[in-house]
Amino acid sequence: MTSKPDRVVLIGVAGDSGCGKSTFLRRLADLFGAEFMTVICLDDYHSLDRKQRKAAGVTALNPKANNFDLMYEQIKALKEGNSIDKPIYNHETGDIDPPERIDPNRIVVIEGLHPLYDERVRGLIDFSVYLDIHDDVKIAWKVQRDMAERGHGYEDVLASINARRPDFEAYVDIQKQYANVVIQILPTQLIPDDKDRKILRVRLLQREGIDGFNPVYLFDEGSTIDWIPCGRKLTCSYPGIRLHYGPDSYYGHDVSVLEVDGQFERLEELIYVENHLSNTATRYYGEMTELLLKHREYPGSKNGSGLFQVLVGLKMRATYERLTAQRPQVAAKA
Ligand SMILES: Nc1ncnc2c1ncn2[C@@H]1O[C@H](COP(=O)(O)OP(=O)(O)OP(=O)(O)O)[C@@H](O)[C@H]1O
Ligand SMILES: O=C(CO)[C@H](O)[C@H](O)COP(=O)(O)O
Repeated sequence: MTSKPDRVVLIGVAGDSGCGKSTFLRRLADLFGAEFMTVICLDDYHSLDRKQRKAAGVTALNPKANNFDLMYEQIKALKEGNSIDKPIYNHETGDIDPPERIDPNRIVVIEGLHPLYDERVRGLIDFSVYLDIHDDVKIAWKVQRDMAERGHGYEDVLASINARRPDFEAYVDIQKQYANVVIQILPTQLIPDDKDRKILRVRLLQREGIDGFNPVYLFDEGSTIDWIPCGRKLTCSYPGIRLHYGPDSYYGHDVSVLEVDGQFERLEELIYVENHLSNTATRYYGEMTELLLKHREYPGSKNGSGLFQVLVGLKMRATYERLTAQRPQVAAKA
């Protein structure tokens, strides 16, 4: 970061560990430019190290193991344009390491288990997303990653998810009611009793009535629409693709829901879907498809999760531009 920004825009990305936050952040860096975006992992505000948590019998998800006062003070300071000395939680050793200096940046992203838990921190956030992964999908992803990369067995992965569940439900899951948008990742409804979890049903819940945020819609704003786009312009293989759009209620709030069940065969053809979406906050025709094509190797690129991560990123960019009113400063890199 070279000079102090006039306005720090604060973005919250909430979700359990292994829910796709890193993938989402990589997509955001494309939109903002890595140098203009500083990511703070909220694990750094664990107040108890691994040994202390074990001794106290609490998990890292429990507020008792986190310093929300310090989190609030430091995030507020960054938002006001001041540097902070942020603690570091070391995942390799389980210790809390000496702090590091963090300077404010144009975009500060706070990501982790609790960005929306503390009312004071929540009040500082300009735009937030909660990544909500169905348990069956979470297990499938974690098994795939932890068995392949970390040498864990299936039973260990399952046991660790089960052990976290009570605190996850009490302290993490409850935050989704506060998010501007929620990306839900669910088992497909296109294959009866699917056990593979390779084909996913992904829903984007977009809160209505937020200043400056206009939900993305399909064909006709406010209508309820079911669309099977497979045919001449979109190649589909088994079990096909189904899109849905319509109004709903979520934790007592009005939301617009956009849903994709199934997998895209040829990413280039997404331009056909983009053509029928409105309020995408793209700068030019085809930008959404282009952003997806740029990283076709990212997990989820071929299903609704990649598509909705890109759409949420575009909405975050629009929020940045609205709040700073300096549109040309953040340019999507070609
Ligand atoms: N959209 C997706 N579709 C399929 N698999 C996915 C998707 N997103 C994430 N995954 C799987 O989940 C794993 C974890 O993703 P990622 O590293 O982005 O999550 P994370 O929330 O940052 O995790 P952690 O907090 O543990 O670092 C990936 O390696 C991949 O296997
Ligand atoms: O949920 C987590 C991160 O999102 C971790 O479980 C938490 O931060 C504790 O880390 P570790 O297991 O390395 O001690």
